[in-house]
Amino acid sequence: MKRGFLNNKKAALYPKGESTTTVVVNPISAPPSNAIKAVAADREPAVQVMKVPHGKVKNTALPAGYIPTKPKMLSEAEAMRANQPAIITIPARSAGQPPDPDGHSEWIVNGTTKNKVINAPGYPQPVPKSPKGKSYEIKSTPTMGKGVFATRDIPMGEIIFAERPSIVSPRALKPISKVNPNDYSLADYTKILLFEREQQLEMAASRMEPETRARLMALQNSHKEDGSGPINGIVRTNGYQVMNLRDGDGEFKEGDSSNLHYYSVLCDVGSRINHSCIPNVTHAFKISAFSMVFMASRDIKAEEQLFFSYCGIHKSASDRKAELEPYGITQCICAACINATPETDTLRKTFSARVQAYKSQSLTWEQLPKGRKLPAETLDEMLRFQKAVVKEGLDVNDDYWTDFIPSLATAFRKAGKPSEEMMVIREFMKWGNYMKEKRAIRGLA
Ligand SMILES: C[S@@+](CC[C@H](N)C(=O)[O-])C[C@H]1O[C@@H](n2cnc3c(N)ncnc32)[C@H](O)[C@@H]1O
Repeated sequence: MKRGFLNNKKAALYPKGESTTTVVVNPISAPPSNAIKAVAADREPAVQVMKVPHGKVKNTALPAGYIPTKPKMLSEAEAMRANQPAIITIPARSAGQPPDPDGHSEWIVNGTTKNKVINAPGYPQPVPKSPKGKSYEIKSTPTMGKGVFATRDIPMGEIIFAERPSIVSPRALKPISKVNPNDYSLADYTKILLFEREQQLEMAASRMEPETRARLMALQNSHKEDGSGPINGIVRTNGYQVMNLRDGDGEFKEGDSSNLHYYSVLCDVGSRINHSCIPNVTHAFKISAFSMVFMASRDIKAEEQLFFSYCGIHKSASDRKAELEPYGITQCICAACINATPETDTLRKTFSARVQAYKSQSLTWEQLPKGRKLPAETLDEMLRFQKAVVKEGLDVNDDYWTDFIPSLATAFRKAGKPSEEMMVIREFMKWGNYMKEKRAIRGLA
């Protein structure tokens, strides 16, 4: 990514000081516990940040002795010089100009990260569209509140809808006042950081059009009694963590899940997608359009409900249940949870290791001497695994499943079954195109 935003051509497109609020971050000397970690030096040296706590935070009262202050506002130029996080409207809104037809986001962002977006090739692109027009509707469900439903058959890989988020905020909690973590217990310090995050979010929301704010405030909040604050509760209930929008200079790597550097994206329609451990929707953040793109991760039939997984799907039913509790989901009623057995738990927990094992075995199969066939039991075992994975709904995991399909093609070839190999290759083309599309949206292709 390019550096030197203030000196480049795009800086001129982004008027200095325009609708920008900066919250001053106070450097803190020492962490109160190892739950509070120093972020990479390329973000902000000496600033301590904290992972957003998972689940409920019990202590709801602000600690005695903490005096809330109104965050100070800096101009954008000052913020850039100090490399402080600012609240910006993106794409920029110039006075007297009509709003962007795809809407605007309020983004609590570190200066250098903002540069990554505005310097992205093609920025600001329009929000991508579904190829066949509006393909979803929001309806009430019997047990999950509102939900999003397909209004037509949608093939795997196709864009269902895309939207510009209302608020994008850092995953990590940072102090914005001169609070010293050493003066507080971890629980109290957590409360303060949550309170100060709410202050930032309130500043961001106060810049929105009234209708956008009203839609945001109407979203579900499963963190009402834990002191998260009304907007932060909504962000914690509905926000998507995006992996290609991150602070620091390091490039995004598939599988990197350290969430201190990432951002949480709050959508409007996307926030109405309910959870299932057998999801049919995946998402990718398109940096150049500053938008979240929702795609079918399997073929979806008209009237089917869209589902995203709020928990890790490679986990046992009881571990998934524990991850879902903060969302107020006490019992997931998806088929995987209802029909969970020790065998399905094992399948889920060992899924990625088995896929990887087949992948490395397939390399050795390539070395089989001419005339030697793969033992029939090996192929049968793979086919049993494939059948179990499809039944369990795990064939949606693109990061792993795409690794299995070529291994299976190799197994068929080495077992002397060329027509079955061709069928698998055709399947792989479908998955491969889908992965390519997703990587292109993320700007990685
Ligand atoms: C991101 S919102 C999804 C949209 C939400 N149903 C609404 O009406 O706005 C998340 C909330 O939806 C509900 N929810 C989502 N998936 C659910 C499920 N599988 N079972 C029960 N409730 C669910 C929970 O209340 C959860 O906190």
